[in-house]
Amino acid sequence: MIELKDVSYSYGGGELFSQLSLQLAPCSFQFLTGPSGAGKTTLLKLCYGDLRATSGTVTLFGQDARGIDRDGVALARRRIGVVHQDCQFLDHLPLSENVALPLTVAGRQSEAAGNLPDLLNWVGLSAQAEQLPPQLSGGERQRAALARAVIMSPDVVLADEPTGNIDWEMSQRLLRLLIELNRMGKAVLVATHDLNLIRAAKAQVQSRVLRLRGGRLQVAGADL
Ligand SMILES: Nc1ncnc2c1ncn2[C@@H]1O[C@H](COP(=O)(O)OP(=O)(O)OP(=O)(O)O)[C@@H](O)[C@H]1O
Repeated sequence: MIELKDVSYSYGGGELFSQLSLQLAPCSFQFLTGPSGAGKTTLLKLCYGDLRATSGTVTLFGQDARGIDRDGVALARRRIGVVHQDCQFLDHLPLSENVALPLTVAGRQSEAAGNLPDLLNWVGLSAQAEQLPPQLSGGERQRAALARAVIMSPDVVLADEPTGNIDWEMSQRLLRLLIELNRMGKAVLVATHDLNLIRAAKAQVQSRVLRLRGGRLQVAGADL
């Protein structure tokens, strides 16, 4: 569904990475790990069309990203749910409206009535539906961000350090949700430093661990 082939990226200085290839196929579950600053977030941004590769080919759902205009990228983005590292919300809107925002922006808010209660229940936030984002805990915010990322039923879910600021129990809960999404057929890519999370996942789901370091992407061994 998403493919990067021989991709290089530079923010203007030296190349952050080069000749990098990655495939996000249906039903795949992959982790992306590597030292801080290696380029994990940058790689995710290339996958959802937020950045354009300096060279190489990025294919989004069969289309070369270079040939897609802004509207085309917006359409492709609807098929990609992203949980951002900092999970920002509109603080003046209740959680339910924040989660439904992608539908609202797409002019499909009528669908929220059907989907939203089930989705909030799935992430365990039904009771918090009317709370404002500043009233939520870190784990609640992460689960809300995941709900918002999947409200459009994307084919691909990208999560950037989704368990960065939450305790182990909450990380496990979030992991279970990501595994459930994967079992529904979605391609899942999770950028994380959390090796314990990766180990816990490997016991539950067939997954691949990619390590980005020194501009190279390698498949990590079973030892991890
Ligand atoms: N907009 C930008 N302009 C210039 N340099 C940037 C920009 N965004 C990121 N960088 C640099 O690119 C490098 C990779 O950043 P990136 O956020 O992709 O790394 P990361 O592996 O996700 O790091 P972390 O694990 O700390 O989140 C870093 O050196 C960062 O400072």
